[in-house]
Amino acid sequence: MNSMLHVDGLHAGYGKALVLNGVDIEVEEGAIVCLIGPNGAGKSTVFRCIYNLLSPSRGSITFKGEEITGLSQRELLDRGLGYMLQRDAVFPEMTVRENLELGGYTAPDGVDTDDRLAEVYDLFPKLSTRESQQAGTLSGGERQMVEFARGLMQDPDMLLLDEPSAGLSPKNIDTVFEKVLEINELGVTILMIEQNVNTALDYADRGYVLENGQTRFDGPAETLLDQPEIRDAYLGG
Ligand SMILES: Nc1ncnc2c1ncn2[C@@H]1O[C@H](COP(=O)(O)OP(=O)(O)OP(=O)(O)O)[C@@H](O)[C@H]1O
Repeated sequence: MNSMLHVDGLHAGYGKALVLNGVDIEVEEGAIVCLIGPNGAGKSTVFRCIYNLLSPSRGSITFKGEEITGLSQRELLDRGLGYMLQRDAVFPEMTVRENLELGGYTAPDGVDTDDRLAEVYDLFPKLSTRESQQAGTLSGGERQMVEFARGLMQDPDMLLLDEPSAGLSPKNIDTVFEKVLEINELGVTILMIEQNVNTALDYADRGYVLENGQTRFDGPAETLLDQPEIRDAYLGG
C-alpha cells in the first residue's frame, strides 16, 4: 500500500501556547484512519495544520509523496485533498442542490458538476428527493449528509472528516459511518476525528490516539481497544 498522507514530527500552537509537540500519523491509500483523544488533545489542530489554516512550527506533512505545508486550500483541493469541517456549515437559505453545486464550484478543473451531482445523488438518494428544499429546514442528520455530499462534489482522493457523527442521534450516527464506509469503498481515503470511539474504531482500519499534543498509541483499529490504557481512558475500564 502507498502512503497517502504522512504527518511527521508535527509541532504547532496558538501564539506562545504550544499545542502539538510531536504528532506522527501515516494514512495509507484506501484506508479509513481514526484520530481519537481527549478534549483539547489537539486533534482539530492537526487538521488545521494539514489544511493550512494554521502554520506548524516544526515537522512535515506530505500528501501523495509531496510536501503540502503552506499550500492554499485551492491547491489542496486540486491535489485531491478535501476537508469536512466539524461545525454546521450548510448554507441554510440555499436549497440542497445549491449547497451541493457550491461544492462543485471548488472542484478541480475537469470535474463536471452535473456528472458529479448525479454520482453524489446515487450515494445520497434522499438528498435528490429533497433537492429543492431549503437546507436550513432539514434535520440535523440530513444537514450532515448535505455537508458530506458537498465535500464529495469535489471528487477528492482523500477526505479529512472532523467529527462526522457529532451531535447526531444513535441511528444517524450509524448512517454516517455506513456512508463513510461506502465512500471509502469507492476509493476515497479517510482520516477522521471521532468522539464515538467504539463505533468509529469498528469502521476504521487504523487508529491513532493523541494526548497532550503527542501521538501516544497507534495500531490496527481492532486491537486498539484491547490496550488497557486506552480502554481505561475511553471506556471507563
Ligand atoms: N484559536 C485558538 N487559540 C488559542 N488556543 C486554541 C485555539 N484553538 C484551539 N486552542 C487550544 O488548543 C488545544 C487543542 O485544541 P483542539 O481543538 O485541537 O483539540 P481537540 O483535540 O480537537 O479537542 P476536542 O475533542 O474538544 O474538539 C486546546 O487547549 C484549545 O483550547
